[in-house]
Amino acid sequence: MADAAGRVLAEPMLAKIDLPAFDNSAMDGYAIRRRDLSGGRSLKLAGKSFAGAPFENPVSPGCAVRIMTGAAIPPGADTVVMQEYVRVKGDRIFIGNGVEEGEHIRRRGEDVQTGSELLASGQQVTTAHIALAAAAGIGSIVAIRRPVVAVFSTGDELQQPGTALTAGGVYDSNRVALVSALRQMHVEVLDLGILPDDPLQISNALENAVTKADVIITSGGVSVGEADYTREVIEALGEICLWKIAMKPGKPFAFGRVRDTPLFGLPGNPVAALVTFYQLVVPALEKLRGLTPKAQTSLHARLISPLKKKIGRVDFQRGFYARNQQSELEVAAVGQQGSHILSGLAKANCFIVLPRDSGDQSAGNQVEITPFLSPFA
Ligand SMILES: Nc1nc2c(c(=O)[nH]1)N[C@H]1C(S)=C(S)[C@@H](COP(=O)(O)OP(=O)(O)OC[C@H]3O[C@@H](n4cnc5c(N)ncnc54)[C@H](O)[C@@H]3O)O[C@H]1N2
Ligand code: MOO
Repeated sequence: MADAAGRVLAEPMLAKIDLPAFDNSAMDGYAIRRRDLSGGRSLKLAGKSFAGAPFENPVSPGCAVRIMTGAAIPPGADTVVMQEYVRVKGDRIFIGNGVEEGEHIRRRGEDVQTGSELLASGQQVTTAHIALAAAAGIGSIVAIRRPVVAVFSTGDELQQPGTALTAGGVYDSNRVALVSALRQMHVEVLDLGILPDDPLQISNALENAVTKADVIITSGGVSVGEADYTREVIEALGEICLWKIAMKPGKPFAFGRVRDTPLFGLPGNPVAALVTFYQLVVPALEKLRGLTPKAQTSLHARLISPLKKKIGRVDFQRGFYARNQQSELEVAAVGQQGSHILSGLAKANCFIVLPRDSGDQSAGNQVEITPFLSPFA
């Protein structure tokens, strides 16, 4: 049941019991009949009610029952007096003034009623939902299966981070970033490692991936270079449904299928890989997880420095936004905007979204920004 966190409910979650299941004490003290205090401030101790060991008999007139937090209110008692307001002498207790009828009792069903809907189908389960489900008598949560997502990087130059870098080598930052993002998205990740620019090995990896995964994500090899084999292998095993998209970064993004398994072919450039993942893959995975993908929050902010922008693609420039002293939103691009400039992405907190047909932007222009959400935030 603890594993349900982050998964999406497949059916509504209904309470099996009232919560609390019985009237019980909110304090350590004494359960009394409030009206007995009108005849004097002294009552006789008749027994104890502990959590898990209730006092079963009715409380007789003029009597009190010692009670602990969470213990059942004995029949007939209507009020709990905190022990701090009580003096005990032998088997009698003396109660101060100011006791209100009904106080310190947590009523049966005041939190949740039997049969009520705790969470609707299609909602993502949180830690609080798991606590609520357990308290309301639910022993297992019926959630949608986590999609299995296979990931691999392609490129002869790629090396495992942390190893000694050889001449011309590049650390494989895309795969570890994608695995990290996917884990935050509550999918099951199948990490297939680094593959060389070798069509046969890429083909074998894809054939293997389709037997295990619901979705495949690759990085690299989707552009037009002589060692870019990913697309050709996909075509041989399935089809490319879409190749090239008018966004920057991310132009050579490919989408297709291998056998019947959808495949997202991310560009190798590190920023292009992560931006296409965020913009194009995350919503698809949310849908597969059973969620309705949420639109990104779109805000307007004033540019505090000019921007370069070529007409023809939608730019997702990496920006940093904040409110100024007048509480107006301001934004600036973070450093260079090349699709290899990872430090800019790491410093950014939003995208500056510039429409396809717009050109250079001057300082002072109002531009659209979309603050980063998980797994970027
Ligand atoms: N003549 C053209 N050349 C390129 C075009 C084009 O339209 N015409 N598009 C450029 C764009 S835009 C991008 S983005 C890249 C994408 O190319 P690929 O997807 O084929 O990626 P690679 O060539 O394999 O690598 C590009 C670049 O990224 C580095 N890389 C690759 N994988 C990783 C990884 N897992 N971790 C870190 N870095 C990685 C790789 O070393 C290269 O530097 O193509 C342009 N070229
Ligand atoms: O995706 Mo490329 O990185 O647009 O420059």
